[in-house]
Amino acid sequence: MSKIIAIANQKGGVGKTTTSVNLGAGLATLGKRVLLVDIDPQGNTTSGVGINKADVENCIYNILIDDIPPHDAILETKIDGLNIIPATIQLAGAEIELVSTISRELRLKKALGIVKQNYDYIIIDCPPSLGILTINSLTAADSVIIPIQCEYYALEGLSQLLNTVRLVQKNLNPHLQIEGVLLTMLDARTNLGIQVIEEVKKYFQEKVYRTIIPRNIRLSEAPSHGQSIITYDRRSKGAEVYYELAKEVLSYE
Ligand SMILES: Nc1ncnc2c1ncn2[C@@H]1O[C@H](COP(=O)(O)OP(=O)(O)OP(=O)(O)O)[C@@H](O)[C@H]1O
Ligand SMILES: [Mg+2]
Repeated sequence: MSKIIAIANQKGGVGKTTTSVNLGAGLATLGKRVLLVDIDPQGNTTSGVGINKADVENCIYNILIDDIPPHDAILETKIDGLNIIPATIQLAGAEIELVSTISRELRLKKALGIVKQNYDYIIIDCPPSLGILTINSLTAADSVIIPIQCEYYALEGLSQLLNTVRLVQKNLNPHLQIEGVLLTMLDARTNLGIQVIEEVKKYFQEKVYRTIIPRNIRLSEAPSHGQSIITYDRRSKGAEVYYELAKEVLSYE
């Protein structure tokens, strides 16, 4: 079985990249073949797995715009079984360049179709917008994971995201599903976090993952070392919860 999961929320800084890198690393450590796809011009997933963007020859931009074979952009990471299609700042131009391209919403789907069979999971880290790059991701994906930060205003903007999911289902990808809703950056010392959990559960019910990601300093340190939490500090709470999440995702296979 092979599954493509987009990690999406147009709200910035909610844990999309942290979840892409560490869920990907968790699944790979559990023996799955995983491809990360960085489709955010910020390229945080790319640097987060230790790739120097200055050394990248081909990135997701060249796949979307120049139609290069996806194999030519795939790189290995330090984790066995974890590959990546990187993003560089070059991708910032893609939103505008794609506007005049034929079947512009289908570019990523077409490319990932070529490599899908080589992987158990393909995880796409979306940018914080609902533009053409996120639309490409939702069109290519079997399902979407929505990370929600346990903070005030957590639910703000969600109806816009869900509306986009519905539009993609209607027009581009009828089989797109919501894989799950992930609560992130919980500060268990505050009542606010607990309130957000309750509110999100009321809204999404059984779609909310049992695993809740707490705030954990090691999770925020790992990217600056170009590492997933699993290689950076295997014994940390952050590593423990992302392993839990990987197992939970596998349990719904
Ligand atoms: N559970 C956590 N505990 C502590 N820090 C975290 C946690 N999750 C994420 N962070 C930190 O919060 C910041 C935002 O997280 P991240 O980059 O994963 O969000 P994002 O949704 O990908 O952001 P963007 O929308 O800019 O792409 C980062 O500095 C990250 O290291
Ligand atoms: Mg990000």
